[in-house]
Amino acid sequence: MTVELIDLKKAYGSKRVLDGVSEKIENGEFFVILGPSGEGKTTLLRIMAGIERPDGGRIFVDGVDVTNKPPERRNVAMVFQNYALYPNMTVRDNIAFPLKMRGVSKKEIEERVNRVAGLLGISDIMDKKVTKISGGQQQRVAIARAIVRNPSYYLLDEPLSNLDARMRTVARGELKRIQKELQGTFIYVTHDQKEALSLADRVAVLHAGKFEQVSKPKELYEYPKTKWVAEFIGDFPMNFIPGEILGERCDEIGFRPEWVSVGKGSFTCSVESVEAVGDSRYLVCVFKGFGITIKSEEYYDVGDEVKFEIVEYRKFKNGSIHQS
Ligand SMILES: Nc1ncnc2c1ncn2[C@@H]1O[C@H](COP(=O)(O)OP(=O)(O)OP(=O)(O)O)[C@@H](O)[C@H]1O
Repeated sequence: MTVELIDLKKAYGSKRVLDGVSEKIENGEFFVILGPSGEGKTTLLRIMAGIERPDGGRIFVDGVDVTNKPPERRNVAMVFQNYALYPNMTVRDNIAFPLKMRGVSKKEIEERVNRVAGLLGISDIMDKKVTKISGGQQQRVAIARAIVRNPSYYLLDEPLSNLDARMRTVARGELKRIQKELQGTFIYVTHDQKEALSLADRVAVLHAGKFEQVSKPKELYEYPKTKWVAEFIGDFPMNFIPGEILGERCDEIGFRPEWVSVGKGSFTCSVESVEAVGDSRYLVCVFKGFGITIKSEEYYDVGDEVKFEIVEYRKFKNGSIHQS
């Protein structure tokens, strides 16, 4: 199913949360909406689900205007941060519940529940109470319950945030596999950029009520459209220094910490602090009065003078990327 958002707007009182969100999400796409806390990600997802009404704009699903349809007429599956499973029921009954509510026959319920249990790898815990299984298993049960209805598209609001870091990595891989098998259109909200960049076919960065950039993960990292995105994406923000330092006629140039060669070169910076990540070191330095971070394979200490060269960079004008 394609999901088309056209100029969606939403305010709460005088607070404008969405200020013209537009994008077409393709059939079978894993589309991730990324943004800091409070930017309106959940609001946007609730509007897509039909739980919340937009003040303006329209939503089309496979070309059909669903803007005024209630959730139950959209055939949409939602998985939230808190899974809201029924605690007194077994895993099997939790998954079967939405089908029972729709009056699906017993035989079909059994077939469909067993099929999604297999898909999610939870066949062996079907008769346990949901309070007696782990957080990771609960998360899978919630997903199973959402997909058992064969929805047209899936809305997921930080569904992995209750899991610890290691479990989250495993669950991400599983989610991606499930999405591929279902060939479903997944619209996924997170504030965790690692999650976004590893799951998404495309990432939409929500900022100031709009999608500031919609790109493939690699492009988002390498060619951020604005300075805001450049500083938001990455373990370290992109470095910015005046263009004239490199003889460029633009306001600023931006470069990632790894877009440098360290040890020799025409520039020198002094090390203020060092952060070790894996077997690399990130040197937080002062360069011509500007704070920059550069990645080094060699050891340096606070106070060292380091020679370096900027080997790759982007040009920015008025806060936006300027390619020419
Ligand atoms: N029902 C509501 N009434 C009033 N204000 C609201 C309501 N729902 C959300 N807001 C406000 O709208 C803004 C966006 O909230 P939303 O939950 O959509 O952000 P978010 O990006 O999902 O944040 P988080 O990542 O923290 O969940 C916030 O400032 C929030 O306080």
